[in-house]
Amino acid sequence: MTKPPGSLGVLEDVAAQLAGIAGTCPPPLPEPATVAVFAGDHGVHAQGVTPWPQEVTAQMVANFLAGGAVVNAFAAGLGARVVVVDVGVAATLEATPALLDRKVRRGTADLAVGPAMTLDEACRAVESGIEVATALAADGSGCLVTGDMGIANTTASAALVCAFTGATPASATGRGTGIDDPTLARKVEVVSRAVARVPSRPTTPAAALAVLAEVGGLEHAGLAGFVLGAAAARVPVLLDGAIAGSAALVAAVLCPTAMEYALAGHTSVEPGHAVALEALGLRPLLGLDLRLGEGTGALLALPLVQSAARALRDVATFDSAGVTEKN
Ligand SMILES: O=C(O)c1ccc[n+]([C@@H]2O[C@H](COP(=O)([O-])O)[C@@H](O)[C@H]2O)c1
Ligand SMILES: Cc1cc2nc[nH]c2cc1C
Repeated sequence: MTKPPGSLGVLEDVAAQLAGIAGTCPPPLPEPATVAVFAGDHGVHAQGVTPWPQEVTAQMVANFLAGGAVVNAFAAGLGARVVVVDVGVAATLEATPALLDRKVRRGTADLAVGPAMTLDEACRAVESGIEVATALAADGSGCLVTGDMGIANTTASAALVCAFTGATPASATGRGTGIDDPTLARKVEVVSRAVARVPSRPTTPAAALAVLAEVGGLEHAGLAGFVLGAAAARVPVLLDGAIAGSAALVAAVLCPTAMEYALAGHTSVEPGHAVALEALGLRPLLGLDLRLGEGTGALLALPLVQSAARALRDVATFDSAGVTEKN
């Protein structure tokens, strides 16, 4: 390629990863992209860990389906499609073509006091994620993008990060949508209580699923499956923020090689996200202090991933362009 070796930096690693994923060089362009926004509610909302009412989850899902959220604005500019996967929204949602009804239950139970869900429920949500990724890949999506919506889901995310990495609740728990100091203290306490009930750093699939069921969320389960399904279909999966990062920790134990198909779009300001990415060995492409979720940070990174593939496909060689090599 007509550029000094290494001059595209991290994009060279991305390009090599895409070629490895496809098993061909140059790899196909990672397009069109589809964002799957996994949505669920959380019983831990009852602990006062977020200032937002639970019904905002369903209201934002309606907003996604109407095309009015930030994820829709970003996706439209990139020619990406947005689908919403209801794995556990408490309210009944109005059916539309972009809504995939995979509701396992109407929100999790309160993870502060007991298991968030049963093992069977966690497995069904994981399987929904696998199935959605498989269907989107079969339908021609060249890049699968994670999204999430669930008021209070940063509490479950922090608990998963602590359980899977051994990080302390104080270091992995953040302000989510924006909470004051007393609420943050309560949230750290809730995460501590949840993490105390599960084994630290599970290494077997059975143990990982048990931890997911105990302290996770339905959208985390769906997202873990989504990563596995993308990998099985040999399609790159671009991860968004703290929720996707914590879900990827589960996927990495279920199938370590699946992570070779994952790229981290950005690092969120939620502190557990950087902890998760470090544990996964994933380098985030962007750092923009985002904390929105929905798939927004991953979508912002999508042009970088696509440019990496374009460089491999379209750039002339020194020979073909008649450019003299270095001494
Ligand atoms: O993506 C992130 O890193 C991220 C960080 C903070 C908040 N969020 C979003 O905000 C919601 C959860 O925030 P909270 O404070 O209710 O736990 C949920 O809908 C997430 O999509 C997302
Ligand atoms: C308004 C709003 C939009 C969101 N998008 C993802 N999480 C969200 C949380 C809130 C509160």
